[in-house]
Amino acid sequence: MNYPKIGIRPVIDGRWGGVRESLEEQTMGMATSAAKLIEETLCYPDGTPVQCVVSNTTIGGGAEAAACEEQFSTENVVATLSVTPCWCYGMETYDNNPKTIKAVWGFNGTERPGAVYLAAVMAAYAQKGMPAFSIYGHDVQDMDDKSIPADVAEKILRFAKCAVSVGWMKNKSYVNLGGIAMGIAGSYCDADFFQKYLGIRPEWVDMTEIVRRITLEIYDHDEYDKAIAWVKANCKEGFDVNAGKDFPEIIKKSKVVSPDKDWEFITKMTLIVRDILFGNKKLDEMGWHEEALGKNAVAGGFQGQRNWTDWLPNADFTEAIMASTFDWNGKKMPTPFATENDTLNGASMILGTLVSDTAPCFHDVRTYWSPDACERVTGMRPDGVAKDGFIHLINSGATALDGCGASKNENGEGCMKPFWKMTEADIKACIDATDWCRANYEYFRGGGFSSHFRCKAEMPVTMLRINIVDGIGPVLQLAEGYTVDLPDQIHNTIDQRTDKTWPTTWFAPTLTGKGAFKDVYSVMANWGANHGVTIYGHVGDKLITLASMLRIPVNMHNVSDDRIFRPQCWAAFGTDDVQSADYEACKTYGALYK
Ligand SMILES: C[C@H](O)[C@@H](O)[C@@H](O)C(=O)CO
Ligand SMILES: [Mn+2]
Repeated sequence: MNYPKIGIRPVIDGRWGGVRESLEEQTMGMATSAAKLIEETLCYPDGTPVQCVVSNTTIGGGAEAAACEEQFSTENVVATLSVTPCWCYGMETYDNNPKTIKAVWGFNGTERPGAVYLAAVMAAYAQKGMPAFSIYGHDVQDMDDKSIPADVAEKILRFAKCAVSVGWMKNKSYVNLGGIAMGIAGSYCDADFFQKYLGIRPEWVDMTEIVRRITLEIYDHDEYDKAIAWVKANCKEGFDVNAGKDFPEIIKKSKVVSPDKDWEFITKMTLIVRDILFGNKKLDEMGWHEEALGKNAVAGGFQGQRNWTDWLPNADFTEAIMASTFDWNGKKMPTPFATENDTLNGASMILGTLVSDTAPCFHDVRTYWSPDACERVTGMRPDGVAKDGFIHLINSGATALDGCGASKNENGEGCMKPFWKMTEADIKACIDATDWCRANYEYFRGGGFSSHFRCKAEMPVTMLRINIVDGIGPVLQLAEGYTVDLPDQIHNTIDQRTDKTWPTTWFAPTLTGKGAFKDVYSVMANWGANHGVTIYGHVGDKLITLASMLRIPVNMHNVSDDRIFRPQCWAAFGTDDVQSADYEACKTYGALYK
């Protein structure tokens, strides 16, 4: 795979005869240390360390800038980081490629005017309509100080992580299995949004393709044997909400797969969905050459409700295991995979996973519980992070099993990890924390199973959602906060009132006392759709940086100003009202792939 790379451009004062020679070592040294920092710290979603390409020479003028561009042109360089300790010639040395995402690190030292070039080249980028990120250390460094200060490192890493995230999505597909689910607006896949903002090719595959492949046995039979054995050993059956119910005739006659065959059907469906998205060489050996290719997917979604689930076993297992960091083969890269074909939640899953390296959890933003209502209904008042109220996040299907919070970090606290850090104990803990309840026949006439867990950890998480607003286009909202390990008395009482066969997460957004974060009620009241996605960590700052690269304005967030890092020219759109400036800048520059 030609991974999306960061091109490092050491820029220098082109004057030979003393100036340039005196700067060559320091300038190239900044480039190689920036590359080392990135390559040693960051990974792609598949766990491979992020790759950099350093210019063969320092860049003192247009000829060397062109040579560097030529060198980068075959390396899938999606972003460039120019670095310099000195004055250089802005328009002669800047990255003139309109397609790359740009940043410049100007050394904060005073022996040579590195910051002056930084400002000059920012002006150049602004004048030429190519937004660039400005990186300048807070404290002066001595000329012989080869270290990268923490604040500079943080910005370099944030820039690089978000830029390779953009590159990771480029030219990949989003595969819609089926069509619109229950009139959910996000299910109406907006092809222009995916193509122009994310560089993603949306594709559609009818759900009958799954039936065709099951019927014609187009899947890896050896893998199936392994998967079904794992399912039988690890997917313990949970509460059967259908037990004892006398369902009306239309329900009884709608289930065409015998309940004792559900897991076999579901396991085959899971293999087939994965093959549709990513292909499978084994199918080539079986003579199914086109099916073997897959769709070069980065993500996908499944309609499920209602046409499929009205007669066939549901895909909650498929959706959950795709989104998780493990399956029957052990730890693996999570795949953002939306239930109800909510493509905007699917896109949110992509962005969330890309910036956090953790599995995406798909939720209905279901109920706001005020402290008073909680006390009235459960007899207990919430405290701790939930003292101001909490939001019930729950949806059948596509919640990564990691969302149970059973994985443990080095302090023994519940967390969600990058898949490459998952241990056997973490995987077992997530499996043990989840049971599989027979799908509620009232909702899912075709039966199947739903993943069921209670998130019993207090974890830092970020909830996000991309919405499309007519007249504006895509907007991003996000809320940093915590999952809540509610007392049994509260959890059990509420759980019994809701869909107790689905995965539950209690969420307490961090309040700021202002606007949408005035109180927990306002967070829910301002949420733009029925769905949201949570990923591990307070990564709202990374999402804001990524959104600015994609030119998606952020309409709601609770990230402090000092953590916001956008292209420097956003300031030209206003520094008093930063949110309006973001909207104006995104509108002015337009979609990344317009
Ligand atoms: C009740 C519906 O069938 C569920 O799909 C509903 O809870 C939703 O998830 C709607 O987003
Ligand atoms: Mn839903």
